[in-house]
Amino acid sequence: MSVVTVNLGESSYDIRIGSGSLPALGRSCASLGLAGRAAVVTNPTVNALYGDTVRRSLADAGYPVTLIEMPDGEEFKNAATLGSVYDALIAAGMDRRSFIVALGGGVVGDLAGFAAATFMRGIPFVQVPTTLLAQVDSSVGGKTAIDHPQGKNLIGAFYQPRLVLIDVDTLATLPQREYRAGLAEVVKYGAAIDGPFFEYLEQNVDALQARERECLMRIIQRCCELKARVVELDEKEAGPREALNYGHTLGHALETLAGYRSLVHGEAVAIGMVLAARICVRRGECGDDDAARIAALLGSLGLSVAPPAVERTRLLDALLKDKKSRAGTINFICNQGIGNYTVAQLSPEELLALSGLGV
Ligand SMILES: NC(=O)c1ccc[n+]([C@@H]2O[C@H](COP(=O)([O-])OP(=O)(O)OC[C@H]3O[C@@H](n4cnc5c(N)ncnc54)[C@H](O)[C@@H]3O)[C@@H](O)[C@H]2O)c1
Ligand SMILES: O=C(O)C(=O)C[C@@H](O)[C@H](O)[C@H](O)COP(=O)(O)O
Ligand SMILES: [Zn+2]
Repeated sequence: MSVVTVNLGESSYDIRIGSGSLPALGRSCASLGLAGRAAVVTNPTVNALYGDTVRRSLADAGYPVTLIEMPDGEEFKNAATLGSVYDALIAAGMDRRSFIVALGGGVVGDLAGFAAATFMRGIPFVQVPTTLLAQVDSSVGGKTAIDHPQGKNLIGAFYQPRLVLIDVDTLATLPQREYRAGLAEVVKYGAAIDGPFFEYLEQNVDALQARERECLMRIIQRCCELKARVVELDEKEAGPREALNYGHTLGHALETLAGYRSLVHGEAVAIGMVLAARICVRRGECGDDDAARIAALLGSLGLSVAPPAVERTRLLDALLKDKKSRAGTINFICNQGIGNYTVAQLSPEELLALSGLGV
């Protein structure tokens, strides 16, 4: 078991990374002083795999437990699902002393976290991430949100969990497509902020593809450390945290235009990173060789980096709604070579012209 602490004063918390650690959840919650009822928010897929273990662990620690299922899929990370989670929390008799456990991938984590941030003006929550993407990224840092038909994560709150409990063994059941999508966010850390980590990934493609436990523990720990340090510097994304949005400006626009269905988040980010690198080459900030390395690593991990055909006017509209857009200008995350992010102020039109995207 290794522990990474996110140091945020009174909102500090631990990320516990281990193998076979799910049964320790109840004891961990008790050691934090969490009291009252526990509501486990999950989806049918994850519930079938890990719901019993989590429920038993919480019950053994003395918590009355309610299980709340939301439908599986990004298209359900929305206001309607959030409403049904509030209904279930009220029906279960949850009060201000109660807490939420988010058991699942980033979709469950983002929505359950936002429910925790807003229910009775905020109750504690614990992240139990079960996808690679959620273990390396979404469970850490306190960005909680739901999507709007017009844009990703447009409604949300910064709200930190009290604990992140990662059991790497849960990755054994993760479908290959979702595993690969998680690797895209892993590559993001290397490409945007940690060049040596990027080299480590290049040198360990086979171990990554084989999901070797030692390699998984290492990448999860490194990503959590990197994210923790960025979030400690800039919890509410006034500056350096924007680096974690590398590949996301165009990625989010593509996800939105696909109706949150055909592209999963990590796949959209992979395409967004390759486009970002291309834009940086055209701006003279990044060498052709570095852009080629990013595309090659993603490709060797099995990610498709070919952008879909999208209508130019719809794309421009989606880009204007990006959260990093101010009065028609976007703070676009570029890289000056691998591991060194920069920020460029670009209009949506410039972005499209430089990326070659839009028909
Ligand atoms: N808050 C943040 O900082 C942050 C960071 C990155 C991404 N996100 C968000 O995360 C979401 C994507 O998360 P995701 O990639 O985890 O997708 P997801 O939550 O949809 O999970 C992917 C699929 O895997 C299934 N699954 C989960 N765990 C499993 C397991 N152990 N075994 C078998 N199946 C399992 C899920 O049921 C789902 O079908 C997006 O909404 C994205 O915007 C948020
Ligand atoms: O934690 C962050 O900060 C990130 O940007 C992580 C991203 O991987 C993640 O997809 C995040 O939800 C995007 O944030 P948003 O503010 O652009 O919605
Ligand atoms: Zn992301």
